[in-house]
Amino acid sequence: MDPARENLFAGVRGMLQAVLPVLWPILAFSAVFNILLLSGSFFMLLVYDDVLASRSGATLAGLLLMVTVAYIFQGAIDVIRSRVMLHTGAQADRRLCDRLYDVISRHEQEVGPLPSGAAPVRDLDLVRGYITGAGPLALLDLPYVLMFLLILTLFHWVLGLATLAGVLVMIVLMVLGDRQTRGPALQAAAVTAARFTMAEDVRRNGEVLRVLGMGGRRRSSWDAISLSLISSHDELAGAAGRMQVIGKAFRLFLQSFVLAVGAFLVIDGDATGGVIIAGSILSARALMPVEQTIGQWKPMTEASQAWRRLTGLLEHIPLREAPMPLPRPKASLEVQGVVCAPPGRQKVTVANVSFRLSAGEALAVIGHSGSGKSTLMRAVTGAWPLLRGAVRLDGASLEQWDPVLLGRDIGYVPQAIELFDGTLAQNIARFEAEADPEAIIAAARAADVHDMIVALPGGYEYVLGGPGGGGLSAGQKQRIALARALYGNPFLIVLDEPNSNLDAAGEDALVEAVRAAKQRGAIVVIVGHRPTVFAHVDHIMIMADGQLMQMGERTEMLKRINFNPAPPSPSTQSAE
Ligand SMILES: Nc1ncnc2c1ncn2[C@@H]1O[C@H](COP(=O)(O)OP(=O)(O)OP(=O)(O)O)[C@@H](O)[C@H]1O
Repeated sequence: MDPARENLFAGVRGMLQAVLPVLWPILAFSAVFNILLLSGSFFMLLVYDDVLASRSGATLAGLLLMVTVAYIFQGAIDVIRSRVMLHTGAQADRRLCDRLYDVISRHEQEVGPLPSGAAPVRDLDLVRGYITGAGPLALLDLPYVLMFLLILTLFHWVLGLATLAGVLVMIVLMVLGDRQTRGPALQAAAVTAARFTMAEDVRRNGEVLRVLGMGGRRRSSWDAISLSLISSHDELAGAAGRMQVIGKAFRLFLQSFVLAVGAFLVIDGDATGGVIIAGSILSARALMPVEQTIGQWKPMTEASQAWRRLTGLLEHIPLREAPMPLPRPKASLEVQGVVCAPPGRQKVTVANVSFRLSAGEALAVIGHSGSGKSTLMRAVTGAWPLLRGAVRLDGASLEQWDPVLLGRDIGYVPQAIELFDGTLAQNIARFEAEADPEAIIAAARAADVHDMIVALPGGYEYVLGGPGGGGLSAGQKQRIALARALYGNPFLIVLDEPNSNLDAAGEDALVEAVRAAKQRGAIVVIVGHRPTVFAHVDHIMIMADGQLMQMGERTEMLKRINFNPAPPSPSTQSAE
């Protein structure tokens, strides 16, 4: 089968699986709904053939009452069906959005950069929109075309045949519609994703674009993408709209055509006047689900492609079962023959690095830019997957630990710091639901940031980001990130250039934090280009080209690199 069509079928099949939990009630409602749809044509048949012949007002009143009740039921069932689908769509969204959160948060680390975090969310919106719209109901109504055809054939086989011919023409229109919309739908999805990615890029780099006068140049690419988006959506909407209009016009024509066929039958004495009207209405009913399916072709194609993209994304990042909890680490960190590359890349950026640290020891990692220090820190914390080797805490490799539980025992200040929208207290406490205020203050004091926090409006409740939220300087962010890393006294503390934006007071606080962490038995690994990182460390490692070039005891290594430590600042004198 044509892969694009296979994709469409697989997408629709997958989306309809979301309806499975409510399949039986929906099928039952659809059956009753479609049977009630017959009431209008039977009413016509009886009025024309019986009431007019018998001239009975009482029969007419009785029939009118019955058809009114049938219409009320039909309307009520339609509303119930739609509400059930709305609920089903919401359930599918809830199930998928939990997984999507997991996937978006893990994608960059495990598979590689995700071009846009917003695109999968939009895909989910498309899928939910389709499930809760008229699309699945139109598909569920399709089998009832056969029921209408059968009843028409019972009226007269010529009527059945004429309507069947009409249904076949509509199916041909549907196939043509699919052919015409498939390409534009794929193109529209690709350009929409590209525009999302570009919008995020422009948002992130707005400052640089403006200051360096690059805004206009990026804007021309933005305009080009937007134009291409409009033209592909135009093409898609045009093709789908054409099919819809042709389908509708054809249905109206067929209604008249069947009426004419019925009239011929009446002229030949093969049918009654009621059959003409009832047949005409029934033929229109028979074509309605086909017409609705054609009308839903664009949302169905878009949603089915969105579903395939979503499931592809989810398959890349399988659900992770939490391993059995282990006792909290307290003895050692072992890095054994670690080989690591940025996720999704082939180029190895840390090759065969091994070392071991015991509780209470600290290691400084130095090296030129691009030598692999940050990659090693990501490997040590489990942020990036290893190609080979193992990182072990108390003998157990990182995969053996439940990442959520292990998070309590790891403190990490990444090179590029991002704080989350929320209060300073929430950020320091890693958004723990019932964080202990004393632990938050202890972490803030350990990073010597308590005084800075209480001097801000609202203190620990100072809100970052969001509407009306405040901001922080790069140095302040770095100190809050240090407090977050120290929160809960983790066993392994990894600090990737934690002092790049710190002033002298901040550096003193950092040095003191390393000393205190060691004293309570933590392991500290610190990367940096500034001499402060050497204070209190026991070992120094030099990296170059992703390799561990040298590693040794602090004093000896300082001699080897010809480094004369500056006299310690008053606050750190007691440490050495
Ligand atoms: N996200 C990434 N995608 C692709 N390549 C990357 C990524 N991050 C790092 N690299 C590459 O990995 C190599 C090591 O980079 P890494 O950031 O580990 O170096 P570093 O020693 O920490 O440098 P610096 O001191 O400048 O921070 C570099 O060649 C870099 O180009």
